[in-house]
This record gives sequence, structure tokens and C-alpha cells, in this order.
Amino acid sequence: MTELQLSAVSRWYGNVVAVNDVTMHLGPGITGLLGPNGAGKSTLLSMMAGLLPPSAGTVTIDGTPTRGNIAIYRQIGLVPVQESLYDYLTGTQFVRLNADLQKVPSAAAATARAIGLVEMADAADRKVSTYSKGMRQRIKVASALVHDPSVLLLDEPFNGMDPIQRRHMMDLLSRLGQQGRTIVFSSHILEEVEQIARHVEVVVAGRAAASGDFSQIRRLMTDRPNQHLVRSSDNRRLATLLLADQSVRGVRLRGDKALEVESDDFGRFAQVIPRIAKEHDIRLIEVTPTDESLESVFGYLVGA
Ligand SMILES: Nc1ncnc2c1ncn2[C@@H]1O[C@H](COP(=O)(O)OP(=O)(O)OP(=O)(O)O)[C@@H](O)[C@H]1O
Repeated sequence: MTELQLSAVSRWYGNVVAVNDVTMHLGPGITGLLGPNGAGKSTLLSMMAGLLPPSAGTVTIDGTPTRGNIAIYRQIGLVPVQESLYDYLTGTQFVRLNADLQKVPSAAAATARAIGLVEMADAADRKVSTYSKGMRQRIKVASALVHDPSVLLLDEPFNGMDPIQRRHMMDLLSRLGQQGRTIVFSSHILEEVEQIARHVEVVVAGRAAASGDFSQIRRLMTDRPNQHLVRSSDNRRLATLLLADQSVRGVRLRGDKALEVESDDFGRFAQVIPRIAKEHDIRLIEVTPTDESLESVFGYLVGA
């Protein structure tokens, strides 16, 4: 059981505060580090890996500071976001490089084992330059796992993958999580995190904005005030009917063409609007959330 603890951690680059007073406790299984671009996720992962010193606060693994501690580095595997690999090496050579750097005993066997874990044995003797995006990510994971670390940190591991590659990587991370490893991956995509993370940490503008299991985070996000653009066969009548429901806070006619509806109970609103339309024989043409961008969701969480 490996516990990763961040205590009042901050990191600034000159005048830029990238991470601001973050405290989190991460245990075995998969944690999703969710936040928009520039939120400080990469900086947090680098500090967890011991590569970057915090400007203030401490990062510890099972109570020991990560920074500058070679014994602790043996417990950590990091999959960086960078795409560029040593293209002229084969998959096996690429993974072996890290085994040698980490002074892994029986490096050849460890390399084969790590490659097997990510299901790349068939392609292991091919040059990395011939790999697809998904295969590149997997060989990076094999390289990070070659010394059998108990903590695996991954920076945007699903970036640029197609749905099949993404599924494959999710299955792999789930398997690794079930083995009792402490896995942390960053993402700016809600659905990725929802599908595999046991625990979610939301980071916005360098601060820890929310944490919990996914249903808690999802509830925080959907219970917030939200707006929809609605077009129907009778906007004026629909407006009156919607206003009578407790989930609706306000309705504004946008000319004759559409309605802007503000609700503070997304779940109820989503059920009520088709029911009202059906009962009153009004045809719904469009119901579109207008403020669903991640930034607005995160903005709400930070303000909350
Ligand atoms: N070496 C650096 N020098 C100066 N500013 C930096 C440096 N690295 C990161 N920053 C700044 O720190 C903030 C957080 O960056 P970071 O890369 O950690 O965020 P992120 O959540 O990983 O975003 P992204 O997904 O876009 O990489 C940003 O404002 C970024 O511009």
C-alpha cells in the first residue's frame, strides 16, 4: 500500500503561480487529476515524481519526501506527456534503456515482463518509429513500469488516441490499479476520468477545487445553475409552462426563434422538458446547453 501525500504544496515560476497551496492524499487504485489546460496538472505530477522541487510544502510517499531520494525514485514510474521517443530504437531497446538506467536486476527479463504487461510483445522488435500513437503510449507505460514501481504517474495518457486505443489504455490502467498500484493520471476530459478513476481531484488555476468519487464530482457539476437554448414549435407557451416548474429559475424569449432557460437542477430539468412538451403537444426542435464548456464548469467549482 503506497500513500502519496501532498501537504500545502505550491510551485511558482517567477511571477507565475502554477500550483497554489494544494493538499491531497492519494492511495492505491486510480486517481484522475482533472483540470483545464494550464491548471497546473503537469507541474503537480512532476513534483509528485520528485523531479521538480515544490517552492513551498512537501510531497511524501509513505511519509518520506520524494525529492532527491533515490530509493523513492525506485518506487515511481512517470509517463510524461512528450510524444518524442527514441524512434531509432526498437520497443525492447527503448524499455531496456530505462531498465538499465534504473539498474534493474535481470534487466532482460524485467523488460520482457513490462512489455508483456502492456501487450506489446508482438511489436517489441519493431522500431518505435513504426508505432501508432496508442502503441507509443503503451511502450512509454512499459518503460515506466520496468522497475515495478508501486506508484505510476501519467500525464495526459489518452491524448490524441482514437476510441479503440483509448479503450485499450483504460483496460491496461484498470488492470494495473487492481494490482494495488497507486496510479495518478491527468486529463482535461471529464468522460475519461469518469470511466476509470476511483477517485477524482479537480484542479483549477493551480488550486485544488474539489475532490471525491466521480458521482460526488458529477453532482457538484450538474447541480450548478445551467443554461439551455431551447427551440420548439411554440416557444411562448413552452416558456410559461417551464416557468411553473421548480427546476426552472428563469426563461427569456430570444425573439420568436428560441428561449434561453436557466435551471438550477439539471437532472430534473432534463426530465421535465420532454414531459411538458409531450403533454402539451409542443414539438421540441433543439435543447442545447450553452455553458457546458469545461472552463465554465470548473469556474463554477472554484467559485463554489
Ligand atoms: N517552466 C515554466 N516556466 C514558466 N511557467 C511555467 C512553466 N511550466 C509551467 N508554467 C506555467 O504554469 C502553469 C501551469 O502549467 P502546467 O503545465 O502545470 O499545467 P497543466 O494543467 O499541465 O496544463 P496543460 O494540460 O496545458 O499542460 C501555466 O500557467 C504554465 O504556463
